[in-house]
Order: sequence, then C-alpha cells, then structure tokens
Amino acid sequence: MPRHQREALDVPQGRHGDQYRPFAALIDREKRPGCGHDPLVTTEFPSATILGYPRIGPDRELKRALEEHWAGRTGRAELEATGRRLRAESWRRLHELGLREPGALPSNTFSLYDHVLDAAVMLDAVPERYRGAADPYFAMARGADGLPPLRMTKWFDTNYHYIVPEIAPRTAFRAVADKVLGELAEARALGYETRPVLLGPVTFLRLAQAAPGAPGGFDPLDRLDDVLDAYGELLAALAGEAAWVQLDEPILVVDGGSPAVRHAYRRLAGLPTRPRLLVASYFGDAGDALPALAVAPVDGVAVDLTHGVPRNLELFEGRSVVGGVVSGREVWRTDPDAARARLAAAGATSVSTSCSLLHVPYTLRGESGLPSGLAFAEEKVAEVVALAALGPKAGPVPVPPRPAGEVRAESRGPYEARAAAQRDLGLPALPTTTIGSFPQTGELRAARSAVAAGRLPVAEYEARIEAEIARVIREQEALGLDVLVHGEPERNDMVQYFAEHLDGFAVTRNGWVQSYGSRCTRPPILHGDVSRPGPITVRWATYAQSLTARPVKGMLTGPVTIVAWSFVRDDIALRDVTMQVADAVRAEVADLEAAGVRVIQVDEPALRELLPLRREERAGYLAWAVAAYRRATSGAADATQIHTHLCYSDAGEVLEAIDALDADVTSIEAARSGFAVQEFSRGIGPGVYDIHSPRIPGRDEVVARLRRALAAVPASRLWVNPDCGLKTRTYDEVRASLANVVGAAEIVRKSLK
Ligand SMILES: Nc1nc2c(c(=O)[nH]1)N[C@@H](CNc1ccc(C(=O)N[C@@H](CCC(=O)N[C@@H](CCC(=O)N[C@@H](CCC(=O)O)C(=O)O)C(=O)O)C(=O)O)cc1)CN2
Ligand code: MET
Ligand SMILES: [Zn+2]
Repeated sequence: MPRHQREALDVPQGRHGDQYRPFAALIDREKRPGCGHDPLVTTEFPSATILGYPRIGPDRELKRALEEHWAGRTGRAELEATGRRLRAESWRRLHELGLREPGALPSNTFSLYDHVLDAAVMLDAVPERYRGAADPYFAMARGADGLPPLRMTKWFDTNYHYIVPEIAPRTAFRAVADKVLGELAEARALGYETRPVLLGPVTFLRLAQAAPGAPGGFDPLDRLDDVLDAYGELLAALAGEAAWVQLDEPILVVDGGSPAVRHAYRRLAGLPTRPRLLVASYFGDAGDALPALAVAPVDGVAVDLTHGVPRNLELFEGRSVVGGVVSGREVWRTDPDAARARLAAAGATSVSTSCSLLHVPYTLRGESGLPSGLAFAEEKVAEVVALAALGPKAGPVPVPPRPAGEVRAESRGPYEARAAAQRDLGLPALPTTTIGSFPQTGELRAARSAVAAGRLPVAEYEARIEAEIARVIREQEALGLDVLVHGEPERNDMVQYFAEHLDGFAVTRNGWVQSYGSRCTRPPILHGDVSRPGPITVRWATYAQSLTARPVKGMLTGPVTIVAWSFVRDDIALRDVTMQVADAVRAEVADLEAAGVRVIQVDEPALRELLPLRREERAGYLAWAVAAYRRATSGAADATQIHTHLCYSDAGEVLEAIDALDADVTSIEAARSGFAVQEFSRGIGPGVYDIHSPRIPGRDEVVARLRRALAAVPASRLWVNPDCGLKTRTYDEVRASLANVVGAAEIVRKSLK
C-alpha cells in the first residue's frame, strides 16, 4: 500500500498497562525452559519493548557536553552529570509512552562515545598503550598525545560508526560491571526495573581486530572461551539484579559463525546463576543462525521482522519470541495489518523494534513541512505499544517492491584515451589534492542558522561563502597543492545539501542521528520522484575557478551515497530510487563541464556500506550500484577528469566494483584500513594520513607511505591526498598537515628523477 494511503496506528500516549494483557496471555509459561532460580521481578518477557534508544539527546545535549569536555572547559563530573540527566529523561519519556512492564525499558544503551567501545571496557579489553593516558576511554576513541585512536568503522550496513576493539592472544578479559550495574541502579532509584543490554560475545569478537603484533593466523574469535568466562562473571553479577538481560548479536544475520553461536549460548545458558537471556539479532534475517541458538536453552530471541519472517522460528516454541516489526532504521509508519501478520507468522510473543532506535531521530514534534506517514523514535515507541495491545493477526505478509526493468552500465572512452585527453591539465607526477571540504567554522554554521531564521539576508550569507572560498583558494595556493577545491563551505553536509536542492526530498529541522562520537547528521527524507530543478554547485565551483590558474575540482556526492545516507521511500525498489538520483547528478556533471570545470569528483563513500550482509545478494547490489555511478558520470567528455572518493570502506571487499566505477582517479582511505593499491588500473590516491584524529602526520611518515605505494603503483598514476575531507579539523591542523603532505610529495618527486 502506498504510504500516504496507509492508516496510522491509533497510538495511545500514556494509557495504562491493562491493554497489554491480550498479548501477554500468549506467552506460554509452562513451556519456557527454566534456569534454576527465581528471578527478581518477573520471568515473563514484557509484551512491548524496544531494543535500544538514541542517546545524543533530543537537542544534542550529549554532543555539546562532549565537545565542551574535550575542549577542556568542563570536567569529567559535569559530563557524567549530563549523561545521567539524559538517561533519566529517556526512561521517563519511554515510560510515559507506554513501556511500563518490568524489563520493558532497556538500560546500558547509553554511551559516552560508542557501545562497542563500552563492551571492550566491560571486558577490560583495553590495549596496554592506552592504560597510561589521562583518559583511556577517550584516548581509544579519539587518540591522545601522539597516540592514534583505535580504528573506527561502519556498524553493519548503517551510517553509525563503532570503535574496533583490539584483541591480542593474551588480552586478560575480566568483567568490569560498574557501568551496567550503575545504570541499572540509577533506573531503579527512579522507579524503573530495566533490562540491561550487552553486546553479545560472538558479535564483539567478530567485530574486533587482531592486535598489532599478534601472530599471523590469530583470530579474535580464538578467544571465545576466555570472553565467555568474563560474560559468565557479568551475568552472575546481574543475576540478582535484573530479570532479563539482552545480548545483542547482530552478527547472526551475517554469513558464517554458527558454531561459535552454538558454543557460546550453550555455555551461557548453562550457567548456574544468571538472569533470563534474550538474544537479539537484527539488521536482517537470522534464518541460518537460528538453529544454532535453538540448541542452546536461551529464554528468548528477538528477530527482525521488518523485511520478511525469519525461517525456522518454530524452533523457539515455548520461549519468548520478540518480533521486531517496527523498523528501527526507517522512518515510515508501520502498517498495522502487515505488522500483525508478521507477528502471527513468526509466532511472536512480544512486540519490539527491529533494532535499536539509535538510527532514527527522536521525534516528529517540532518539525514542519515533512511528508505525512512518518514515525521517528518516540512515535515508533507508541506504535510498539499499540501493536502489543492489538496482538498478532494472521494475514498476507507483503513482499518488497521489485526493481523495474534492466539496467546497463554506461561507458566513457577507454582510460588511456581519457588520460591523453587530460594531459593538458599540466599536472606533475604525484599530484597533490584534498578530498573536498575545508574546516567548517562556527561562524559559517552560525551564519547558516541566521539565514534560516531570517536574521541574515541571503546576499550577505552568500558574500560570506565567497569570502570563505577565496580564503580556501589562497590557503591551497600558499601550500602549493596541485588540484584545488573550493572547500564546500556552503554545505551543511555532503548529502543534506544536495537533498535541499533536489525535488523529491524533505529535510528536518532537528532530526539528528548520531554518526560517531559527538558527530551527527540529519538524514534527508526521500519521499517522492527525484529531479533537479536547476544547477546546484556550478556557481561556487566557477567562482573558485575564477580565483586561480590551477585546476579546481568540482565536488558532487554520488547517487549511492545520497540514498545510503537518506531515509528512502519504500514503495519502489532502492535500485530505481538510486537511478533517479543518478540522473540528477548526471545533469549537474554536464552543467559543471559546460561551465569549464575540467576535474569533477563524485564521492561514493557509502558504496561499501550498502553491501548486503548476505553474500548471495552482493553481486546483484554491486551491479546496480556501479551502474548508477556510471549513469551519473558517463556523460563527461574524455578530457574531463572524473575522480571518486571512498572512505571507511574496507575497500578490499569491493575492489572490483570500485575499479568498475571507471573513475580516472580514486582516492581512498588507506591510513587506517590498509588495502592493496596494486589492484587499481587507473589513478589512485591512497590516503596518506587519517583526518579523523587531530594528530599532525610527520613529513617523513608521509614520505615513507608514498615510497611504499610506489612499490606497487607507477608514479604516473599515484596521487597524494589525505584520506577524507577536512571539515572536522581546524585550520591550524589542516595547514600543518598539508604542509607536510606537499613537502613529502616534493621529496619523493625529486627522487624519481
Ligand atoms: N551524511 C553524512 N554521513 C556521513 C558523513 C558525512 O559527511 N555526511 N561522513 C562520514 C562520517 N560522518 C560524519 C558525520 C557528521 C559529521 C559532522 O561534522 N556533523 C556535524 C553537523 C553537520 C551539519 O549538519 N551542520 C549544519 C548544522 C550545524 C549546527 O549544529 N548548527 C547549530 C547552529 C549553528 C551555530 O550557531 O553553531 C545548531 O543547529 O544548533 C550546518 O553546518 O549548517 C556535527 O555533528 O557537528 C562529520 C562526519 C560517514 N557518514
Ligand atoms: N567531499 C567530501 C568531503 O571532503 C567527502 C567526504 S566522504 C565522507 O567532505
Ligand atoms: Zn571521505
């Protein structure tokens, strides 16, 4: 059913608990395997719950508190106090929205930076080198005095990023339960019996990486039994404190690993002293992994029912089956009939969100001008409560829309012909460039909100943007970079900015979603057919080019990334949505080219992110993603140099697809993830330093990286650039870092002759 015709659920706000009964009555007490002790409050899983909740704060209170703290303006105590206030306010609001049964409210879902990092701390898996830092937690997250941070990467196929734990053969795991016990006690003092949420042991180890220096064949999963000992201690500590504990195992929806799951949950379920265990899988169908769980007598499983119904659920008869029918990562209202049909088909005994609500904004309240048919976190909680009151009802389970027709990958001329046609750009060997953005200053952001509020005339704002572009061009000329950028000062975000200039998208006022640490985005809402009313970037690109004789690179966001970082309509296939966006980008490429812009970068940092978690679906996705990129870029003349940029990409997994994008130059994150430059047959710029940390790379360090790269790529195809845009850095950091990058390129260039 099209969204706008969908009936909204009648969502009661703050009615009383008796409406849960019809659903709770479905739970069969007798059949549930016992676990040998009387839990504190209740043994029944609540009829309605959510798997997790946003934590940045409805007005990004945590972001501000973190940034004040990192700037040295507040102490740790003030930061902790903000955290406590935010947790209390979330529980209060969730209770008010109807999550009132014991155990319905999750706890330990708050984090000062990241829940995977919290899990590492909970297991005492803190690498030795961070232990002496003034604040080991933030040192791991962000680096500290010469100490680089731990790697950060995408959380499954979402736009959230987690800190990658480092596990060594001798990491001494032990339970550090103070955070989880602290939040439980905090909630209890407020009158709430909560359900602690822990990252599960298998997901923890499979998301971790081997510590540097570990022997070649070492896999963090080799440490499963030791980690399980620590979980045993944690669960023992929680046994008298909470009726249920939720163990998050989203890794269940990824191929492989069933033996580890079977082993882990046999051991944990067999513990003599423990709370009831709910194992939560999400981000897809856990089908293949369910039998492994079924042989372990865990007390409940939570399954993602938003896209289909996982296979083999009958294996869980007699236990709690928590049906995730309200999407935790999309923003459309739940269709009650479809949701109830899914609950019925899955034999669900409770209603939940499909995953944590971390991935959606807090509330629609305060928004205007948005399409109808939306639900953000608060509205989704109300939906869960309403569905629990209604209960399951057999009916047809809808199938997702199929893509319409075939797609063909479009082509430009062969690379060699293009390279020849681009020679008049006059670039040296090892050309230096940046990825696009320069620091976004507080003044620019303040000016943007002043325009939105009508306090600053548009002409004045535009004059400030031009002044900033002029400054960015001057800085780059002074540094001696070869291919310049305008610095993206006019963009609030590389996706939202384009969404604001395309038809078919709506943007929110306050719909912030955490991306990593204190950083957030407001994902646009793609709700209709996409089209481009007029040129978007041409004015700024041509202004920048008018200020310099060096080539200025036009800067666009690619179609896959625009859809990946938006909330997208669900009534037509994602592939078809992406092709509409590709056509808009193609028109912008044509306009830039017509305006004389000779180098155009089309960023696709999210290409890897949308890669399906199941192997069998990957080739199909990559084929259309590549086709969309080529649709966007293949209209360019051979003489126009097309760049692309990817980051956080674990590029190794999609190298062939990146090559198939057929860009003349690809810049890619290499500083933190390490990948094989020799795989590339065209221009390649492996990032020479990590822009996510304030650390300034040394010139010699960059020289060493370039020499390593030259062992694999000829100098004629090697580019020199940071590994991502500079918008989160300060001008001081950027100047110092880029001076070393340009200096390093000069040194290496000389040694070529
Ligand atoms: N969409 C998206 N996803 C992405 C990335 C990305 O760039 N975009 N990059 C990767 C890493 N993720 C990142 C995500 C966000 C930020 C980031 O810097 N976000 C900014 C917000 C960017 C923004 O929308 N800025 C707006 C609004 C800024 C703002 O907070 N305004 C103030 C008012 C202005 C003031 O007085 O300061 C307010 O609303 O209160 C603007 O510049 O116009 C932040 O959290 O601080 C960086 C990296 C992966 N995913
Ligand atoms: N052109 C963009 C920038 O420099 C690319 C960022 S990729 C997350 O900010
Ligand atoms: Zn990037």
